[in-house]
Amino acid sequence: MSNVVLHVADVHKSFGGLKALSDVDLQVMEGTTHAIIGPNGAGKSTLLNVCIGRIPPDTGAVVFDGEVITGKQPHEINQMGVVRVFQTPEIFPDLTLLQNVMVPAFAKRDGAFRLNAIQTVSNQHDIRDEAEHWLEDVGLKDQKDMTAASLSRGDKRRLELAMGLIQRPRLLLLDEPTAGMSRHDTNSTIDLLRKIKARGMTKIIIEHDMHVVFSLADRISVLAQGQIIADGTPDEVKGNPKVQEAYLGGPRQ
Ligand SMILES: Nc1ncnc2c1ncn2[C@@H]1O[C@H](COP(=O)(O)OP(=O)(O)OP(=O)(O)O)[C@@H](O)[C@H]1O
Repeated sequence: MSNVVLHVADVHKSFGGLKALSDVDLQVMEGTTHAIIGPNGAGKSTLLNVCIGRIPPDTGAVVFDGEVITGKQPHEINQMGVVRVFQTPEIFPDLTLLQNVMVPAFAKRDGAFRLNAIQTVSNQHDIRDEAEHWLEDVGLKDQKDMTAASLSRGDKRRLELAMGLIQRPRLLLLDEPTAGMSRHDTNSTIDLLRKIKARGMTKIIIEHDMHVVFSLADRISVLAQGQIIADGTPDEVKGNPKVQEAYLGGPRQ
């Protein structure tokens, strides 16, 4: 039987009088791709931010790999192997692709990143070779000496993914990986994420595009108004009338 990598245990979070998360309990099993879906304002980003230590829950706990991580700082959780990519592009536009991918490897090794250290980093062949490997993995090796600003939106996402993968995450959190992409870029992102999935990496994916969700997810949890209203395999969730009412029948299908 596989292990639980992440357990969000009875989490509540309110903003003033608004209950953003209410009694949320979620288990993510090792090696799976677990999608979290739900209509706008359902609480998905809040849940993700609770998992990475950016938002403290009012009550409840987050357990990663058997250790309670509630109360830890985001960088401590990141050092433990929880890596979030996407949503806001967190790349360095003026650096080359290679330098961009080297930055998080340097930060992981040393526990901190200093931008003025990039020249030193560039001379470190072990990290450089590893960065080239991950750029090749996401299909960007040929552009490694271009600056990141010149990339298309889809390629910026690929670059971000390489920046996440070089950290060798135990748990990869993908926040709307195909938001704003063309259908062509969306499909190539699906192919890339399938390739990663084949290696058994555990992933949580937040995504509005149901084509992406049903192409990748092993399990789906559905949030609506801060509560998990359904949890199961894609087929189970698809057939759940509560989900159809709350989300799948809605306008953002
Ligand atoms: N910092 C905050 N202060 C006050 N209210 C907040 C804050 N963050 C989120 N909320 C509210 O909490 C609720 C859940 O928001 P959240 O962003 O988690 O939903 P979401 O499912 O990610 O939505 P979307 O799909 O639109 O990104 C919303 O009503 C939102 O307005």
